[in-house]
Amino acid sequence: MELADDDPFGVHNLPLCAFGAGCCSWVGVRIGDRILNLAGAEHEGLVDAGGAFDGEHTLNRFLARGRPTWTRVREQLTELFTDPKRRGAVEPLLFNLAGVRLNLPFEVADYVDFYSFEEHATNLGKLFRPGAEPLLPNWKHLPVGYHGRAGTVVVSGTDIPRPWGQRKRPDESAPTYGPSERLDIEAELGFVVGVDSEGAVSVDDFREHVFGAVLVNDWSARDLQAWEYQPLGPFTGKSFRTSISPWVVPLDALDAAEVPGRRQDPEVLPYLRGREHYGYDIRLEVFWNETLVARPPFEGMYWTPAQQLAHLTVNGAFARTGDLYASGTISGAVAEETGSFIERTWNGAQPVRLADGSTRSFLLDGDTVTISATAPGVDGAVVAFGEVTGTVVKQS
Ligand SMILES: O=C(O)/C=C/C(=O)CC(=O)CC(=O)O
Ligand SMILES: [Ca+2]
Ligand SMILES: [Mg+2]
Repeated sequence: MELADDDPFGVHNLPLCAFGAGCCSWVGVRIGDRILNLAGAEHEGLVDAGGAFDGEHTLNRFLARGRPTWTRVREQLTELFTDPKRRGAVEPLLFNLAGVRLNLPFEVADYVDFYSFEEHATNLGKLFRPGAEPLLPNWKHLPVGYHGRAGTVVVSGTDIPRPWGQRKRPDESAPTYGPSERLDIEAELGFVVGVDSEGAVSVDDFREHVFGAVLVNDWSARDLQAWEYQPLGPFTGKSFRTSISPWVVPLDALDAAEVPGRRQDPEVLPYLRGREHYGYDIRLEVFWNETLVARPPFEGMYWTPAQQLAHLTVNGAFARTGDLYASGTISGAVAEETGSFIERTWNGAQPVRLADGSTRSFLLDGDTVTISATAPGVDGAVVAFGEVTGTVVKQS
């Protein structure tokens, strides 16, 4: 197994996935450009997950096992991939990435989407509610969010049919029905719950419940959204599809990426406080038909993932294995750091120029959007998240 020292999918990363070849599918772990079949590895006695991989097509059973199992398996894999004497045992269980299908890595239980980047919330406030105070009075007291549609979360590479629905153009007095004319993206990170809870999860218990993170593209039809969203929030404008990356990067791979959380003023209520307050230095890149159009910085997140989980369960709601909660659109202070095209082009007023010379405000049929991300790993290594990609197709 050849692996360059600076491979962003080296032993410091070890993202998990679900994959298939021919009629079969398994769960696996990525190492370099290959995937180790985890059920096979457990059969051969190379790892011990207590049978959580056996016959499984998604990661859910393993995710439910919790931190002691996650840690043990990670240690066993690290040993396995670094010991040259065990190469002979590992090789037969490896698949080349190029020869497999990457499936949805886990069965999504509930899907929640937050709104936790101050720059994004301020920008959208200005664009959706011109003349009003962009940040509503609750925004700095709780992580605002909504429940999305778990059943339409799809894996990277899945085509995105342009949604149809009701929209009312500014110059029209009544709504019309038709294809969205303002199809957009939202570049986000999603956190994956492994261990369920009977009710409230404290900020300090975040790592006992959350296994890792995926990249998310929360496709958004701005015209449908603008007409339907008040007073109950996003609905058909966002529920048609949400794409996630095939790799679940363990929180354990992100230790070196931890950074102090943003200062929160006013002070938050006690249930949103923990012993520590940290975020992650993760840098995203957004490509529109292969042109790099933005680099959203995750570091600027106002509400941390631990606070988001505490808030989403504070009322006694259970957390369940497979719950996915997304960070909210990641946007920094300048246009080149925004994670949506409505911000990047300021509602179409400042179109972006792509490498082929064409310009864009919103997505056209045939356009492909790819979001990738990296984070610092231990000893100068880089942790890659891979990518989440999707192509907009005309709805037939
Ligand atoms: O402010 C609004 O009315 C709309 C906000 C969004 O569309 C953003 C959203 O879905 C949450 C996020 O990704 O930050
Ligand atoms: Ca969103
Ligand atoms: Mg969406």
